[in-house]
Amino acid sequence: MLSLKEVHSFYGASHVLHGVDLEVKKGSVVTLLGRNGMGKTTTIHSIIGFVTKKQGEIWLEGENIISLKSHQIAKKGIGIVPQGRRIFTTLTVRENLTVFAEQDKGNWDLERIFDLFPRLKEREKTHAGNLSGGEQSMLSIGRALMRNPKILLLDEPTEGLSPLMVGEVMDVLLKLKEKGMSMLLVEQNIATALSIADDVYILNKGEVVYHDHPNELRGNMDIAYHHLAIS
Ligand SMILES: Nc1ncnc2c1ncn2[C@@H]1O[C@H](COP(=O)(O)OP(=O)(O)OP(=O)(O)O)[C@@H](O)[C@H]1O
Repeated sequence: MLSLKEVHSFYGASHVLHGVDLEVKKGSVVTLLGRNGMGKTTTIHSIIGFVTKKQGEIWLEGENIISLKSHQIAKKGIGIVPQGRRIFTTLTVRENLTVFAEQDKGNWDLERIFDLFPRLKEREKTHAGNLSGGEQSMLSIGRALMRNPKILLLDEPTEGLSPLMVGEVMDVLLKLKEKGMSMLLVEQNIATALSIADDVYILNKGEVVYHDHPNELRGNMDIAYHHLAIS
């Protein structure tokens, strides 16, 4: 579905990604772990074209999209749930979901979104700025789905949420996985990442320093300790 080959990314003279290789197979969930500032968001932003100075190859369903502009990439079916949610706080839940929707393009519509997120249905007419953090995260995921993506890139959707809300958001992501959605999930929390991943990558200073099946990482937590500084 999506693969990065030897991707280097730069902010001006600052060389941030150093030859990242990463693959998301169709219908699989890949989690990208790493401490703050290691290049996770830069990886996502390189895929969607927000970072323009880059080298290497980024393949989406057989097409190298690395030279395309962000608006062209968006049309190729990559959905983004950005860090910090970036919902429109002055619009209602319904307006957030419908404002950029591409309902003619596929299966997702308001009814299906509200089936997946009954909380959003209950708060349909509420201004998004009045939602809880967990509800805002759900809204950000719902908004991305309304564009009927082939693959979802999620940048720390559970950041700052209570454990209860983390569980609710992860339940939704597991349901999406069951429906066959391909996902690249950036996470800081290793337990959350391992609960859904088919494949785990760890980034350190813009390089992939670990890639394996989550069970291997579970059985080798000193690697996690070394690269993620957890105890
Ligand atoms: N717009 C920018 N201009 C210059 N440097 C940047 C920019 N955005 C990020 N960086 C730098 O690039 C490096 C990687 O940052 P990035 O945001 O990708 O890390 P991250 O792993 O997503 O961290 P976090 O979890 O804190 O978001 C950091 O050193 C950061 O300071």
